[in-house]
Amino acid sequence: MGSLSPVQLLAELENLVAAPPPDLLAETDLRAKLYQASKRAALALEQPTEVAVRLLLAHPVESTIVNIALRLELFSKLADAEYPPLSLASLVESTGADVELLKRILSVVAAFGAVKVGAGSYTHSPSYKTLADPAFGNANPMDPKNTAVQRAFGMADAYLIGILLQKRAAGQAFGRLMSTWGEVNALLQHLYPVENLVEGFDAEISKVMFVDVGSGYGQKAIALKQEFPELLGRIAVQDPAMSIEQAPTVPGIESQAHDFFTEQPINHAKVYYIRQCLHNWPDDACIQFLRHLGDALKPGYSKLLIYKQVMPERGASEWSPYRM
Ligand SMILES: C[S@@+](CC[C@H](N)C(=O)[O-])C[C@H]1O[C@@H](n2cnc3c(N)ncnc32)[C@H](O)[C@@H]1O
Repeated sequence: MGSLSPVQLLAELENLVAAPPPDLLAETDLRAKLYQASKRAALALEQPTEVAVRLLLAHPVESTIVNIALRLELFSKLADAEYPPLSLASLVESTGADVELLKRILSVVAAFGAVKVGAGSYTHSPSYKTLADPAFGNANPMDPKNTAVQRAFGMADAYLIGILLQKRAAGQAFGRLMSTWGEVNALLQHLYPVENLVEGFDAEISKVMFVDVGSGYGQKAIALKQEFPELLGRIAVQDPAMSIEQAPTVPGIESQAHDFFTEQPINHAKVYYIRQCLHNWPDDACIQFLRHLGDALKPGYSKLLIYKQVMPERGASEWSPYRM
């Protein structure tokens, strides 16, 4: 336990909780490390019953209550009126909710730190400010540079991927997630007769067989090459520069920095593959980057293969949104 006894450590932690130093709360590495360490410490101390309660009760209740609070616009109302704090009566009036129900909701959201409770009054908790943003509420986000993500990171005028890549650790975590999560899920070679591509390949037209556009670290093209070593021709994987530079070096796979909103640098390849990219963009942006791919195709020879999961309106499973 080092130089602090558990009792002293507890006192230090309680001081931190009561008044976190503002310079620590600013986006620093130390804050991120402390946050992660405190979560690991909680896991190290957790007892089996607490695990069951956390997973089976606390998480579902928390997300349900947050959803109810969002529907009542509780977070934005509290944030708007940060000072003076709002009374229960004024919240009843502005939300139209039943007083007893509202009291119960507020006590639960207060329990997990989303609002602060004074003497009969409530203020919002700064760490929940993203949920107070109207962009998080009812509006259907259509502008990819104006979503809850830009507000959460305080970075206007940047796309999600630009934000992630500027936050190096977040960008790397995203890249790792993409290259591990769903590693064996929905691979092209299990969905499409890849043998036809091998047969149809003509090196006279282009030496490039396969271009994986928006490839992440190239994980899916690598899996294809591993399973089909006989795949003739060059294989290129393309992602923005700061991402593709993290891609592993794999014989037979060429990494290329490319922004798919610009002209496709490889023309007349046999296959252009774009996997799990369209969902991040509104239709007009998808049309823009698909046009660039359309321009690169050789009519009658090249193929554009798009992989995208489509959520059925009815009958979606709880895994449907996550099948990467
Ligand atoms: C959800 S990941 C899918 C990765 C990979 N295709 C897969 O299925 O595992 C979306 C990818 O789009 C890439 N991306 C986002 N904006 C891009 C852009 N303007 N140009 C090229 N790639 C982009 C991201 O870097 C990321 O690798």
